[in-house]
Amino acid sequence: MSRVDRNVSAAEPISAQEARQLFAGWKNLPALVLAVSGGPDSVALLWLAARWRRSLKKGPDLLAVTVDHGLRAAAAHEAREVKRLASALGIAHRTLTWRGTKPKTGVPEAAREARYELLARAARSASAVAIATAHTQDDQAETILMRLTRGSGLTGLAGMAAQSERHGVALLRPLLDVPKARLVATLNRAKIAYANDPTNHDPAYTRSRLRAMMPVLASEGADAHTFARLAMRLSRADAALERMTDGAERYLRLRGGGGEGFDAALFATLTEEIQVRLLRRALAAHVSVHAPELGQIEALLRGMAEAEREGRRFKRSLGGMTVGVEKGRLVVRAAPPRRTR
Ligand SMILES: Nc1ncnc2c1ncn2[C@@H]1O[C@H](COP(=O)(O)OP(=O)(O)OP(=O)(O)O)[C@@H](O)[C@H]1O
Repeated sequence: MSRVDRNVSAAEPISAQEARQLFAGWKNLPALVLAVSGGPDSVALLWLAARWRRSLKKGPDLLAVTVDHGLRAAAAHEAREVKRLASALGIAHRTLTWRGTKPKTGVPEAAREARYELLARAARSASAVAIATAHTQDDQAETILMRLTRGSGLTGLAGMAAQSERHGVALLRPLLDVPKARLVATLNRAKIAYANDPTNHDPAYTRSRLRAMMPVLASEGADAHTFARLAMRLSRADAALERMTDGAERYLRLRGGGGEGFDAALFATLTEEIQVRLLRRALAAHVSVHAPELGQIEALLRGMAEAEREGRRFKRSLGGMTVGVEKGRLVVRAAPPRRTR
């Protein structure tokens, strides 16, 4: 996907020409869901996408979807405002409600998970193969900062991808290189109103606290653009390592003989980073709920090396899986169901 020209002043509205570049990959899609919360970024996405679509004879059917998480009283009103704007712009709109039980802690994570599931369901029922969100360069910077504070590895520090997949539907982030200020400028120029979510500034949330630190970091040179550049470089390195992992997988299959799992002695000759990635892949092929954390995979590998040094058998369970060395082979398989009395 093409990038927005960075020489344009930070608060310049997005031109029709730039939007054509940003949405170029959408032209041949049959239908597309736009995830619109009612905040400035996604309202700008809606407005820009509608202007772009009007300029084409043929293009995707656009469906704007707003998820009401049932967490704020103002959300229903905001969803109605998005519907009103979408209808004025000639775009179909649906509001979906999160009806599941709300957890006591980790509400933002649970809301996000529910939101993506609802968006994917809306996409499938509209025969859309993709969902577009309005994540900006500022969101990318906050995500990386958040992952830094958690000690993420290279894959996490590579930030959000412009294209990925959720629940079997493509997830597109066309505005990932666009500063939020330019989206706000776009709406101001077009005289389009938008909602302000007060939870964005609520210090009870980690993301809000980190967001408040951004101006200080920017004054030291670590602005959103710097974070985006870091993300680009790390995602390049990550892609290279993934390619090497493909090679290592082929090598283990060719040299390590057939059968279940990998030859444990050959596996031990690989670099730790590649071992981590191979194990992550093997686990991801089975783990249905949450992918194991990097630290858990690292601990598993340490345990395996220790068992090997001490000549012990090795078997551990992780996320409903067992990882063990059996007859010289490293095997990952689903843990047997727990016996109930
Ligand atoms: N209630 C919503 N309804 C529809 N789309 C939404 C909603 N909330 C967020 N989105 C979409 O997701 C994008 C990111 O929003 P936000 O930064 O608030 O998400 P988040 O909770 O931080 O999680 P993540 O960034 O992982 O999606 C928005 O630009 C918008 O496209």
